[in-house]
Amino acid sequence: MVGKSGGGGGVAEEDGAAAVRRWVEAGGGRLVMDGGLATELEANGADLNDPLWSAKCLLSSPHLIRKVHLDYLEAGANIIITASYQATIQGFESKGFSKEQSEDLLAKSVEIAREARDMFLKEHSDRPIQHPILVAASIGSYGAYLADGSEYSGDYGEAGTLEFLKDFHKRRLEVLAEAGPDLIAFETIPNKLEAQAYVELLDECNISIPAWFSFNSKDGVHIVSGDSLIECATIANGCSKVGAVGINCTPPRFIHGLILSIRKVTDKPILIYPNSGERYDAEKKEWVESTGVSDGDFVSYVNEWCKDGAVLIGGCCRTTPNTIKAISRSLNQRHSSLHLPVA
Ligand SMILES: C[S+](C)CC[C@H](N)C(=O)O
Ligand SMILES: N[C@@H](CCS)C(=O)O
Ligand SMILES: [Zn+2]
Repeated sequence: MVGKSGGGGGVAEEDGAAAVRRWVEAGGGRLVMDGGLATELEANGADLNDPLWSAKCLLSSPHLIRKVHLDYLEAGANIIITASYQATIQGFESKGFSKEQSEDLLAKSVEIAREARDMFLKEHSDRPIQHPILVAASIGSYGAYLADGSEYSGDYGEAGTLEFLKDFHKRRLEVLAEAGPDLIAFETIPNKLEAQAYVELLDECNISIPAWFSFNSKDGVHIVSGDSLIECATIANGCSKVGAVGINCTPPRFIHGLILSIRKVTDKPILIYPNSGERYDAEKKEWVESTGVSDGDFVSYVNEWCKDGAVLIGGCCRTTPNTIKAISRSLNQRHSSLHLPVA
């Protein structure tokens, strides 16, 4: 069985959704997720114009990753997502690292997030935090590794076979699970084949940590490859290790309809962490400003998403600790029983 239980987990024999529901309940009915990690690293001065994107900071500036995790925790996040989105053994090896060094770098992403959590809990030890603070180990898609924005097309050409994708992700999943996160975050999943590969790996690798599956969409109906969201959510629903299903890195205006589609095929907890609505220029590795929404507009959607049934809510690319502070406040007003880490 791969994975240690953490964050009050003890989920070895527990269904993933039951574990997530228990955490949600302990959080007062909703959990706040963090915001964009990579884009906030950039806002703190990191240059991510590199095939490793945010994973470059595992080499050059781990202190910055820790700082951004802490900023999100101080903003009210219950869940922080590790800097492993674009960290892969293959990506590190192509920079000249050995397999062992590459695996250590993957594990380091979880260690940094766990350290940030420990620091945060220590900092608040005079008024101990009562709600869950969880570390989710990010697994970005094969398209993310390609570093050309392919996670927004889901078109993998000849590499698009189930066995190829399973082989690509297998060891990475095992190493991240062994590093002791509370959750595995399969994020920005662009096509059905990759969702199927993840489900098979969770079973074949005997992963004991609850996972979430989060898809992305650019038309508000399908996921980015054109595959049916309903079919993808059905695949996630069929796996007992999947604790939550949702949408990330998608413009806020599309979320309402997407939640309703997911709801049709699963009772698992729903998670939502949209991006700011801006467009990514994969060639320049830059965001094209102008089409995005303000923090206030972003938060005005939160009530609707809650009514639709989302219980884990945060932000993805180009959202910031301010966005998360605003979400946290808004959820706190909605649910007065929710304990917040910051006043
Ligand atoms: C979610 S996208 C903005 C991540 C970055 C992309 N894989 C790239 O390397 O350009
Ligand atoms: N967790 C990743 C997702 C990128 S789409 C990040 O926030 O950088
Ligand atoms: Zn994103």
